[in-house]
Amino acid sequence: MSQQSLQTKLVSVVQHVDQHGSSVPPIYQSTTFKIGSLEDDASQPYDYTRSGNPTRTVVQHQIGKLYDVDAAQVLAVSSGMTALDVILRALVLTHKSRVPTIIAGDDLYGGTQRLLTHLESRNHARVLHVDTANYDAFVELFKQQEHVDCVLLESPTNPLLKVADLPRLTHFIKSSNDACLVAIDNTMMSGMLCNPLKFQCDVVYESATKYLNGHHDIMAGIVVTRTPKMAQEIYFMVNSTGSGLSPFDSWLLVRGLKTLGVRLYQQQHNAMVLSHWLENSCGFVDKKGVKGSPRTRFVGLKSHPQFELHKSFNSGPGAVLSFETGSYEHSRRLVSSRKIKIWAVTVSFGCVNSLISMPCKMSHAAIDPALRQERDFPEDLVRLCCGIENIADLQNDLLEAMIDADIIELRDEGKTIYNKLNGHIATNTVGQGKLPNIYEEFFSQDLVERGSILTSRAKL
Ligand SMILES: Cc1ncc(COP(=O)(O)O)c(C=O)c1O
Ligand SMILES: N[C@@H](CCSC[C@H](N)C(=O)O)C(=O)O
Repeated sequence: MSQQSLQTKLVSVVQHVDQHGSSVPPIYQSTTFKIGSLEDDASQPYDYTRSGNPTRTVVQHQIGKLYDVDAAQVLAVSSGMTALDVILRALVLTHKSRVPTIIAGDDLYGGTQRLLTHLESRNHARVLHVDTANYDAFVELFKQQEHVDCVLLESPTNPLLKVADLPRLTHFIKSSNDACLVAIDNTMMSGMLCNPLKFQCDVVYESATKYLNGHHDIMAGIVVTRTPKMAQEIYFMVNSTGSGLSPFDSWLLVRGLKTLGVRLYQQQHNAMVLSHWLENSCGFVDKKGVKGSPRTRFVGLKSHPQFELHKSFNSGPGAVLSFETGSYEHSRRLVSSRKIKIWAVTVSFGCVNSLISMPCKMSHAAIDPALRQERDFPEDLVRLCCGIENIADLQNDLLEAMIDADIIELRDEGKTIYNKLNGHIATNTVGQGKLPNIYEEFFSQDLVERGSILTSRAKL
């Protein structure tokens, strides 16, 4: 029998026993569970929802499928930041004799940077930052330290889309010092596109608020560990502090996971079309006029300096891209344009709705402006998080807003786009990136002959 694919596994939820045989698992919206016998309370799986809840158990099983591990290695918690918090408190900030050292990237999500800066300022940890996309720089910094207790990696980074060679870095760290905890924030890829446990990292976490749920109606985090023992240590924190995911949010997450495959397929399709359009048609070329510089940053573009590296250990580019307009003022005008109707101006990503934002003012505002400048974080960066809408509608909406923001101008009855910031003229291809016609795709000789349409669709 062939192995079922992830899309199939996540649609079915068999891990619940219900007296009525309900097809969808019930929500156990109960704080307490009756004790069967005072003598035998150890065999009772649930007593109090802070400690455990059947609906949370179901979602933990589904996440186990996503990462190909036993549910005993999974914890569902109340947000992505909670996930990082419980990992650090259970596995890193526990040294009695010294302040632990953490090495992290230099393009971290703003909230992660804020937590690490706080820990450092209270002397709970020594935190060093390095460009984790630069393997040699990382190795040099690592070797200079007497002890490194934890390495926190994120790839591709949010929002600069820098790629860290996760398999190579993990191999180096674990072979240099097996006791050093390698933790990976996998939010930008989700378990559907990357499974870092396959290359021996210790713990993976995700903000399930993003792709896993996909509808922006819950906050959630997941933690997946290499061993059940690590999960038990983290569980101690979850139970002691009450950071487990609520029953209703667990239920919504189970539902969201069922459509993760199709959502990601469409979101990535939209991101591919848009990034190519931005780079090639809108003339987002570098200051010397050379096409292919990462002014449009997306790991699905061949011009991305780490395109091949990313492809080597991920099965898709995700749906987050960013670009620079060339000036803060133009980006501000673009994001505040009243012409934007479909793109919602909000933080976050991974949702079925497309989102546009300026990270320096929104998601990454928690990072000190001086630090952003030190790290070459462009203040004019615009981040796009593609949803599942029709791609031609998304392109048209963005085009209207770009014209309104005075970034580009349409000439020759809309046939060419003139980029007012760098003078590049390109052909307007808006509307040409529509989803392939399903009939044409299906009846194309090639696919019918090879019978491969299903396989090609299944590949994300
Ligand atoms: C890469 C990344 N990691 C972690 C988080 C934190 O997740 P949450 O908002 O669910 O706490 C976010 C966003 O908030 C993020 O973008
Ligand atoms: N005000 C929030 C900002 C959340 S940003 C959410 C998401 N990770 C993103 O990148 O958009 C905060 O202070 O954390």
